[in-house]
Amino acid sequence: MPAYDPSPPTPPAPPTAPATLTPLERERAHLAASRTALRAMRAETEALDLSDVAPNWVSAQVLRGDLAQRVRELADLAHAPLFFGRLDCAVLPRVPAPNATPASSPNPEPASDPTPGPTPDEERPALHTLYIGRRHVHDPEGDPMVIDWRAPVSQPFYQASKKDPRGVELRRRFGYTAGELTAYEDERLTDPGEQRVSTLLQREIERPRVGPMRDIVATIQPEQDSLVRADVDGTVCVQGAPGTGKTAVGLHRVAYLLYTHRERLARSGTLVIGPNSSFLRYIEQVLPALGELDVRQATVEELVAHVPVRATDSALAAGVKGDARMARVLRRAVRAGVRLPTEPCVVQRGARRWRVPAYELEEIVGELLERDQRYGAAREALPQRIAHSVLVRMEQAGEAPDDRTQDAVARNPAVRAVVKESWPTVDPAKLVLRLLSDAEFLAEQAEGVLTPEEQRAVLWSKPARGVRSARWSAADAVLIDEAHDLVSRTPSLGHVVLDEAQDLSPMQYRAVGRRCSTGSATVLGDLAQGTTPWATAGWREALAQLGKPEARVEELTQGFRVPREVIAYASRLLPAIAPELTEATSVRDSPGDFAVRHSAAGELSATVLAACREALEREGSVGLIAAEARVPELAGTLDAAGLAHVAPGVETSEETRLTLVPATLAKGLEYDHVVLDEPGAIVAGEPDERTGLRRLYVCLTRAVSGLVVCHAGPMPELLTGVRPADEAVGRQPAMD
Ligand SMILES: Nc1ncnc2c1ncn2[C@@H]1O[C@H](COP(=O)(O)OP(=O)(O)OP(=O)(O)O)[C@@H](O)[C@H]1O
Repeated sequence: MPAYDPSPPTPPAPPTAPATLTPLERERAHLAASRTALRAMRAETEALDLSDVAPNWVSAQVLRGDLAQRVRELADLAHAPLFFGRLDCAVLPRVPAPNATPASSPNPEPASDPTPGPTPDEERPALHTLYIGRRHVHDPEGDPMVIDWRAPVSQPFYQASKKDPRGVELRRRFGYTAGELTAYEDERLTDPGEQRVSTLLQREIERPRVGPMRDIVATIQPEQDSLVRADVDGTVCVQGAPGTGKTAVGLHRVAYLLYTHRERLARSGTLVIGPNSSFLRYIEQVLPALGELDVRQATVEELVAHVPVRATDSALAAGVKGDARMARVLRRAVRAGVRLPTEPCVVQRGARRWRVPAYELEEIVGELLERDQRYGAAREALPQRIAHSVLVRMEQAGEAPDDRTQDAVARNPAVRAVVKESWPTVDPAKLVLRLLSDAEFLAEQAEGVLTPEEQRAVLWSKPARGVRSARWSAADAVLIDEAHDLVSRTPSLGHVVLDEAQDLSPMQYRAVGRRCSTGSATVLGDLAQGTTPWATAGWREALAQLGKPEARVEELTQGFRVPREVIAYASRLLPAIAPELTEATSVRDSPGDFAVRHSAAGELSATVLAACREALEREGSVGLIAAEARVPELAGTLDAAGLAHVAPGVETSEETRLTLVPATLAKGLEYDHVVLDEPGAIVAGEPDERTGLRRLYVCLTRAVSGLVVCHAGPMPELLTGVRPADEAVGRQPAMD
């Protein structure tokens, strides 16, 4: 039995597989048959007649929408093979089912004939054969031909090992070339002697990267799988070095949760939060490739876009505005307009007048103030509470008022006047505008919370005239969001994935936290990559701000992106930027090409240009990363040399494989070959050295195959050291 069959593609076999076929041909036959079955499933869905099913026009429209969605989900994507793995099990793997009904049968009964796929040992036909793929496919009788990777029964594909085979005798991985099934590789879990590193897995990890991020569904690793399948009710925080698959894990987790808790999450919604729109464009195709078309993606700025952002804060002002203490200031400010009534409320009903004395009104308002209730909800409760007092008096006088009387009293002009006076409406944006413009008001609300210096830092030098004309900053928008939530509760989604979380301010964590207050979150980040002045120092505190103090924190340390030599070089910065973190290991076989090139002052751009040209001679994407201030000059150099380039977030093509990336946008992205321009300028582009070195760490860890660092100025001290800075330090300085 061949373990690896790299034979060239042959035309797909017919759906039924004669016994004379080779194992690879049989697998191709199963692929062809599965495709036919998928087409039939799609045709069946398209042919459904809804005219008699829906009771009215609206329901028919909804059903039609659902069906159109289902048809889209059943598309056979040319670039995504229908299945990528196979399990042969003596007994079907029993995995405790999560507490919801999956979208499709998780534990299929074995087909009466255990083929269509071949069994590895023909004399042992009793094995159950499961093909694992991106979606469930069944034959016309309803028997599964491909099992969704998210079904519990598929889990052993990711988790079974020789130590713990989980009933699996054989795991087979398939290799595809240009959409054709061209190879497979077997792992016998019951054979303790067999030791093999998966070539297909390695090939997938090493493959050149072009275009947007792809899914990793065929090669999810056991520690990643445990995170992907973690229970929906718990929040998970993943600390991971660059390239350890945090983003990949987060996206696959959404797909898994949607499959396992489809109804619940379809109702409540899911959201992926990323650092900027170019990052979101980079990852936007992963979930649709996994069949999930309805997951919203946004930046934190988009979530809190109550006002247009037109200004940038100083680091000091942004730091204070992002501090969790601002929540206390706002809470006070929202309630600052509440006045204890000093006059009685007299309600006229027919010939009678009912009087609620001032001390009783005061008690009601005082009680509402003490309650942990939204300001708006308390404002709605106030007239009802006053009406209740009136009703008690009516009953004492022998009347028999009902709920309708209470509602009518609550709407009485005298009651409304008390509410207006004692509990005025609050407009969140106007409130924040007043806080930032009116020194006296701010001083009252921030007394004992912010120092006078901090108050001065947040006050606008020129008070704004109105909400529309104010020059709001990103941090101001978060304050307005907090004020909104103090007035009326922000609706919670079912699950939120928060990527690059380390850069959020405490107030931003709170903004995200209220969007999953009754749901759960997956928090992904790397403390060493925090580049904001308020970057997260520790996960416990951040999770508390998010409202999930009980979340479990896990660490990923196996790097899938960055070659060994490159990650070792970048990790030299760790003692200065995050001494508590462990260095990542690289699972990549290839050591990577790595070089540091020194050039004379005035010749740096020419050196960079040469490095870009060399990189473009190779396969895959090329990223030229530089400090913001250097980008215009480099763009000019590339243009003058006729080297086509795009900005991050713009899709590359065969003709344009070069992206010119400002260092501030490099986070989360990756390129096959990275040319890094002047590290010293990248460090100097940030307000302080630690942030600068962290920014540099992010930039140094974007490379998949090769990194060339070009500099004319001095290198950061931690990166000099043993070897001369202008020496090629790669094992194979092939780009030099
Ligand atoms: N199990 C895996 N199999 C194959 N490739 C993987 C696997 N896990 C991660 N990768 C790949 O490694 C690269 C890095 O993954 P990802 O971007 O998710 O890492 P990250 O931890 O979010 O990195 P960063 O900290 O830089 O944002 C991606 O190309 C991803 O597809």
